[in-house]
Amino acid sequence: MSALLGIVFPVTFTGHGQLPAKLHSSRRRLVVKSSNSSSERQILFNRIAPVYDNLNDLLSLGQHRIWKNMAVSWSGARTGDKVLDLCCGSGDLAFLLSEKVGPSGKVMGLDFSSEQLAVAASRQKLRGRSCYKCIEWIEGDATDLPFDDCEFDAITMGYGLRNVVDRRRAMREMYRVLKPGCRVSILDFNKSNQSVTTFMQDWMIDNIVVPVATLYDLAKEYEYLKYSISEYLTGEELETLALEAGFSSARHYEISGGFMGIWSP
Ligand SMILES: C/C(=C\Cc1cc(O)c2ccccc2c1O)CCC[C@H](C)CCC[C@H](C)CCCC(C)C
Ligand SMILES: C[S@@+](CC[C@H](N)C(=O)[O-])C[C@H]1O[C@@H](n2cnc3c(N)ncnc32)[C@H](O)[C@@H]1O
Repeated sequence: MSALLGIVFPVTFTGHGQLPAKLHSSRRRLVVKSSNSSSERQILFNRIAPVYDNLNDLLSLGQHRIWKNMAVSWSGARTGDKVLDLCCGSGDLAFLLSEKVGPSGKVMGLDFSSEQLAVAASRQKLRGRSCYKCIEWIEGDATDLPFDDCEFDAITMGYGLRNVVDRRRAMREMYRVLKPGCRVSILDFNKSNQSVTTFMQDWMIDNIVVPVATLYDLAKEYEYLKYSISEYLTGEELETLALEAGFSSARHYEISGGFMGIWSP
């Protein structure tokens, strides 16, 4: 139900999974016409690319860098490894991975947003350490990876899986390209079973995140954040998803008061 000017309208969503794109008000009901496709998400992340890093720093009070460090440490990436950062965006985890594997290693950062990859490449140019030169940026889809079977010693995915439309296929692709006995480390928002946590998450997005994003004319893009968390999977469901994709085990842990989750198939 959606309240509008104090009047409650039943809101009807059409189609599978919705990215609220347009509100067509009629006399009695608001009908949200939208289709939440991969291409719409590609457009969304292209649009937010110029301010993405700065808003993450501002809105998480810099905490997201701690969470990303945890995810990369958890991946088990070591000197000389060949590793993959899926849905790499502007490259935060890829840069951290390159510090782990060093100049003798190799980091592949894959994303389907050309604008996010452009930011990643420009950040790379500004960094002098030799380890950063081992990063290669690839424009591609997490559900159809351009890599061989058993190619990687570790895989990370920061705030990516929740945004992938076909998560099952993405999990199967991760399983295919990962070497046996190696690890995937996935960081994202936690879809909590605790109503108070969900309330706090929603309140912060509604009352802090979206108002700040509105200053950059990105309200809709950050409203999607709340929707995407509501449509995400709980830790238990993510563990099941990994087992169904072929992984032998998976454990999900809540961090930062249950706002975020790190898990490893
Ligand atoms: C790095 C973070 C989010 C990345 C991110 C993921 C998405 O799926 C998006 C989709 C659409 C627009 C933007 C994003 C996006 O930025 C996490 C930190 C940044 C968040 C925007 C801040 C969220 C605040 C939390 C609800 C509460 C933080 C508590 C903390 C202890 C201060
Ligand atoms: C919230 S950003 C995360 C970026 C980065 N990993 C980080 O932690 O800041 C999500 C990224 O996933 C990418 N993405 C979403 N679906 C994808 C897909 N099917 N294939 C490749 N990239 C995808 C988006 O383009 C976006 O850059």
